Amino acid sequence: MADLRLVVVGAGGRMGRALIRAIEEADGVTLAGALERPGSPALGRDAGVLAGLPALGVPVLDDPQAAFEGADGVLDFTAPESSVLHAGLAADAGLFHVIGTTGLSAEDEAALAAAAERTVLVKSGNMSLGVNLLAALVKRAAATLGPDFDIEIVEMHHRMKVDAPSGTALLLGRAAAEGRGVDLDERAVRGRDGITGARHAGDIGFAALRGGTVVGDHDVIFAGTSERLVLGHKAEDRMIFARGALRAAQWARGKAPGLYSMADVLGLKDF
Ligand SMILES: NC(=O)C1=CN([C@@H]2O[C@H](COP(=O)(O)OP(=O)(O)OC[C@H]3O[C@@H](n4cnc5c(N)ncnc54)[C@H](OP(=O)(O)O)[C@@H]3O)[C@@H](O)[C@H]2O)C=CC1
Ligand SMILES: O=C(O)C1=N[C@H](C(=O)O)C[C@H](O)C1
Repeated sequence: MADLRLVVVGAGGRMGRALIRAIEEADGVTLAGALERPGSPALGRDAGVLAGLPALGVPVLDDPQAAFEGADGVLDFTAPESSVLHAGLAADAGLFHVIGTTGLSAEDEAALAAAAERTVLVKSGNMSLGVNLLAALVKRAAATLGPDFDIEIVEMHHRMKVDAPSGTALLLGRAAAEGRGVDLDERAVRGRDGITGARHAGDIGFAALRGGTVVGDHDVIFAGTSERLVLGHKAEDRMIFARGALRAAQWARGKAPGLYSMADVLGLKDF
């Protein structure tokens, strides 16, 4: 089978550079294009050099149509407005789209769902195997422990992260809510300050810490009477997310249009 030809959007970003390195270290995939926004200092640079590798002969462009030429799919860990824009363009061009971007609003999610009617779109707040298995375990623990155990989700990320709670924390919150058979939007408490009153039964709480170079730590705490269960994950290198995105890209080839998650890719839907 021919190599999958992939375009990296946000090629100069932390994840963009990890994705380029992951493509170069993997078999069966080739970097076909690299995109950055107009005005980016990365424009015109060789994508390999940008990622700390030898030159790959792929210049960073700001024209999606030129970058998408001859490609099979798009890897996109950028920003909400960028992922919405590129989802429409990828669908127009008949390319599958793997999105890791977090901080999406309800309107952004609706726009991505509309694009997924026309192409294969795989989206997850965390592309690592460990976190997606953790989500399945959290769902099971929430169902087993029941509402007598209070659920709190604590995350920590590097000082440059711009959204909170993290996409992963929300993914884990949704898994917990699903396990309990409730709607996360009705139960989420996204930060506390001042005289908050006692905790409401059934709340799912979130706390976000930011600092240093932490790649991504998540703990889901089930706090009961006289006992606590803590399920957690620590990311030590962004390459785990990049390799997960490549796994999603390889899975996406030939699938029917639709909105898919890493649980689909990893076969964890019925775990
Ligand atoms: N799902 C997962 O597994 C993971 C998800 N993430 C998420 O991925 C996203 C990116 O994270 P990270 O790499 O750390 O962030 P960075 O800010 O380092 O990288 C984002 C890159 O996207 C570029 N960009 C923004 N808008 C556009 C556009 N319209 N066209 C082309 N490029 C654009 C930025 O350019 P500029 O700097 O000029 O704005 C930047 O180079 C975040 O939402 C993060 O939460 C991160 C890790 C794992
Ligand atoms: O911005 C990051 O860095 C990360 N973002 C994702 C998130 O919001 O959960 C995934 C990972 O935790 C790193």
